[in-house]
Amino acid sequence: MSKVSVIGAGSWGTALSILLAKKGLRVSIWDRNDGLLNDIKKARENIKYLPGVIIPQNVEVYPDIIECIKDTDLIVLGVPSHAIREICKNIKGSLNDGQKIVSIAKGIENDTYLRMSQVIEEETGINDVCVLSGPSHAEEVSRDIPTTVVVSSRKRTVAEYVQDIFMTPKFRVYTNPDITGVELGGAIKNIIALAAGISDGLGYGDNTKAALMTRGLAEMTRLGVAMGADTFTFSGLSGIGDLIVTCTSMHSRNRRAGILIGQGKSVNEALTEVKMVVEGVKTTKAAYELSKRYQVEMPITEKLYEVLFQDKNPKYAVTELMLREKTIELHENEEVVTREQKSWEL
Ligand SMILES: NC(=O)C1=CN([C@@H]2O[C@H](COP(=O)(O)OP(=O)(O)OC[C@H]3O[C@@H](n4cnc5c(N)ncnc54)[C@H](O)[C@@H]3O)[C@@H](O)[C@H]2O)C=CC1
Ligand SMILES: O=C(CO)COP(=O)(O)O
Repeated sequence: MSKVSVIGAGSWGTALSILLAKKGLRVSIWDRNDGLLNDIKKARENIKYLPGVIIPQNVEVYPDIIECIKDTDLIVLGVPSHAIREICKNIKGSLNDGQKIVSIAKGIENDTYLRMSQVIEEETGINDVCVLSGPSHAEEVSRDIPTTVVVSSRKRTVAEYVQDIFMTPKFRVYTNPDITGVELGGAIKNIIALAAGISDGLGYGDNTKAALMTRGLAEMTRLGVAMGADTFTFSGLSGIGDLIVTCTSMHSRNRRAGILIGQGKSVNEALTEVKMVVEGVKTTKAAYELSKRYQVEMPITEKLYEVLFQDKNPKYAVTELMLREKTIELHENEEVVTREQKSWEL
């Protein structure tokens, strides 16, 4: 039976520890916050991040990260994306031969623009890192609500190994070889979720949100394809699937932060109030800069960047989006444009 270590006892790391422990796997968990570990050990509950959910006895807490990963088959990296590199630096000298790593963080490293699997590979030298992504709020997974996700790795055997480890009757895991698309979908949907939250906070309606989600998906796909991803991945669980859940769920930290900003709070006030990690803020900066580098049109991302980093009034940002130059719907796809030109009745 595999032994798994989970690095980061936030909401997602804890929820997946519970899932694996319920399957009968031995799970070791580490966090930099000793208070969290004490609560898990003594109260069998993560009171800060996942209150009300019992944590099985076979989740063992380790205040020492090296002891936590020792003799485990799989390491799950569940810290926010800005912390992944530092964690890898700490553990790289203590990895066992054949030990696998799966990243569950959804972000793009600011400054380097690397995806999380690339950061992990760069730091540890492991070349078959796996990622797990998809519509999966910790609050629901930890309560056995049916959920589907996707795992990806450069190596099919590794993706299938991780698929088997996580699969349960309530947690269905698919594989997808397009690691670039899986990671970019998971990261960029947080930008659109922030925008959808702002729209809700401004008091706009379902029409506005549907527009943001649809045009947001076009932006995700455009940047993803420019960076080497497969278009079809964005119609899958780690693309539109995660976009739907994050833009509509009250569990979403990104959407909740957006609602507060739309209601008039500053970005810092919103982040403080949400308390948990809101990855979309840093990802907006990275994606905005990437859109310039790849010369990809990302108007929603651009307006959100101005709201978050240049103090633009969110209402003006929406007006500016609505007043953009008129165009045809699928203008980015040359094949579709040619087909459409031929199908108009003259
Ligand atoms: N919460 C969810 O439902 C889901 C979250 N994710 C992703 O999982 C990642 C973690 O998110 P959550 O668990 O929600 O975060 P969280 O805010 O619930 O917890 C973050 C955890 O990371 C630790 N941490 C923060 N900064 C750190 C640092 N510099 N070094 C070491 N540890 C640090 C904190 O002590 C805390 O335990 C994010 O990338 C998020 O997008 C993905 C899918 C679902
Ligand atoms: O990625 C997630 C669900 O799939 C979590 O999204 P939030 O960080 O917005 O809560």
